[in-house]
Amino acid sequence: MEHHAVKLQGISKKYKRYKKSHHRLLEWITSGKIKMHEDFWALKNVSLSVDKGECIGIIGHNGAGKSTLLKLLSKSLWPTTGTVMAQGNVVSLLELGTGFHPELTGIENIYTSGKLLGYSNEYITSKLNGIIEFSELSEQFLNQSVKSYSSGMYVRLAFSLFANLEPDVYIVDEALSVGDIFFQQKCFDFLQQLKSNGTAIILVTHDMQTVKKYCDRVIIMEDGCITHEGNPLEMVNLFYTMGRGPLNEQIDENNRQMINNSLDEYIEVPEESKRNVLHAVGSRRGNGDIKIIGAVICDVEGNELRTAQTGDRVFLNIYAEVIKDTPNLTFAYQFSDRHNTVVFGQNSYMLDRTMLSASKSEIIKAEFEIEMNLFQGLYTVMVAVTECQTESAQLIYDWVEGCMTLEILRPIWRTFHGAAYMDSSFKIESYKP
Ligand SMILES: Nc1ncnc2c1ncn2[C@@H]1O[C@H](COP(=O)(O)OP(=O)(O)OP(=O)(O)O)[C@@H](O)[C@H]1O
Repeated sequence: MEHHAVKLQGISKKYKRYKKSHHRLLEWITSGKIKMHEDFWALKNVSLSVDKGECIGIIGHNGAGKSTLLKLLSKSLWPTTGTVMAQGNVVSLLELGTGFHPELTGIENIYTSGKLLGYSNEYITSKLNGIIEFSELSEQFLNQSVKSYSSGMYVRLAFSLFANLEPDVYIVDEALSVGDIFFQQKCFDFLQQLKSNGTAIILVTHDMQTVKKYCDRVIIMEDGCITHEGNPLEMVNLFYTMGRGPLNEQIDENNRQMINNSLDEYIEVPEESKRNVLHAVGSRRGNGDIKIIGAVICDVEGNELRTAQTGDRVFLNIYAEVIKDTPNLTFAYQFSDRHNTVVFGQNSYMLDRTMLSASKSEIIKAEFEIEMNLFQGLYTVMVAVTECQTESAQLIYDWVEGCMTLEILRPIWRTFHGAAYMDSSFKIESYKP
């Protein structure tokens, strides 16, 4: 347990499900002699550990068991079987709303909630200024009963309180998505700070950008079980492709395209594209059924580009060698910014809903034409060949991260703020009576 902040071992949780609400009463009156419920296992033998200073993301479709897992972690539910161990204070934004008393003021709630979490009056007083400052709530509101608060104000108070109490384990769920984006950003910055001080963070959200940006590790839950676990980018990509049913059911045979290998001309793989793949600085993975042998960004004449301007059209060419007959494949790319946040990603299936097939020893050239509507800055490029709608990591044929950089220069034709250029126009009208 030393370096683990949280450890769950063989956790299962059984709920009783009643078809009609009065069935519960009937069962109770007969002291359970008449069984009116069905057992439902919301969690099935789940084991998980979270290290100190680690941020773990939990993703899954509705009803997968995420909230149940969090409730067990925060001890607002008990497991049917298995053990939950946590080191130090565990606080949870899940309790948001249930923790506060509507008739009490913001300040009074800070004290009562803090005490419920096991902190002394003196400790809470020492943290009070920090809590108030972080919440940005005015004195007037802090002295009003919280029943007059909007949901955003509730979150402000709850987050500020919980964060300033310096918990050892911090559970954050969708509650944080309420309220304004600036406060959310401030909360996430604060979470980073907590994390670097050794707080373990467990984040449950449907927001995949948040997961990719803040989590060190991600687990996917399905039907009460942890089905996948791994690095955020991989898990999010995998999750996007899940829940669509088995691959075979989705394939529309009319949309299957055999990659045209009747070219007379030999496909020449440019030296610079080979060099980019060979010297890629990021990780590389895949089962090797298809091997990326070259990747290059170039202009319309085929000259390699290292810089471009916002709005330029560039060509991203990926060259691959088919090692084994492959019936379903897509080519993909992603641009990531300095923070390693994916700013844009696309694959050939998303573009034209066509399944590609390739046969052994083919050399393929896949070409994406891209309008580079990104803000100035340096971007890294990942290229990949995966099975269409990849269901698991093994179905990545080849995945090469950091094989190129593209610097977007300050646009001379138009200026803007933010990460991407969105075509917009402006109109103004006025009326003077
Ligand atoms: N008190 C309860 N009694 C009976 N079944 C319950 C109870 N609470 C949850 N469940 C069931 O357990 C399953 C898991 O629910 P849970 O709320 O943990 O899922 P979730 O992954 O958090 O979903 P969501 O993303 O929609 O919040 C669901 O099928 C849900 O209907």
